Amino acid sequence: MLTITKEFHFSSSHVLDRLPEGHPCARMHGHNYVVVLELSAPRAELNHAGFVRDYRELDVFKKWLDDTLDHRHLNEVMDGVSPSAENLAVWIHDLWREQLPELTAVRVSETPKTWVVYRPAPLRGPAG
Ligand SMILES: Nc1nc2c(c(=O)[nH]1)N=C([C@H](O)[C@H](O)COP(=O)(O)OP(=O)(O)OP(=O)(O)O)CN2
Ligand SMILES: [Zn+2]
Repeated sequence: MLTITKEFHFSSSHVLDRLPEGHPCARMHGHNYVVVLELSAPRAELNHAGFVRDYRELDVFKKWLDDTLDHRHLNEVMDGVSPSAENLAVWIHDLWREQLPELTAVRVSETPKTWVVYRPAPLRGPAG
C-alpha cells in the first residue's frame, strides 16, 4: 500500500457545545486550522504516472476550504454539528470520500499541540 498526504490551512471561529460550565471553549474563539488528507492505493493500482493521485488534483479541496470554511464561523457552516476537531474531521471525510475514493484518513489540528485523526475501517472488498 502506498500513502500520500497533503496539508491545507484555514482560519475559522467556533463555539463548542455541551461543555462543563466555565469551559473556555464554550466562548467564541478561533483557530488556525491544519487539515491533512491521506490517500492510499495498492502498489498495483498506481496510475500511469506512478501516483496514488496527483497532488495537484487536490487543488479543488484547497479551493473548497477557502470558499467554505476559511474566515467563517464553523457552527454556521456545519449544519448544527458541534465543531469539535473530531466532528470536523468526520464531516470533511464524509463530504469528500466520494470525490476522493482513495481517501483513507483526515487529520485536523486546532493548535500546534493537538491532532485528531479520523481513519474509518476499510470497506470490505468482494472477497470479504
Ligand atoms: N478532544 C477535544 N478536546 C478539545 C477540543 C476538541 O476539538 N477535541 N477543542 C478544544 C478547543 O476548541 C481548543 O482546541 C482548545 O484546546 P486546548 O488544547 O485547550 O488549547 P490551548 O491552546 O488552550 O492549550 P494549552 O495547553 O493551554 O496551550 C478543547 N478541547
Ligand atoms: Zn477551539
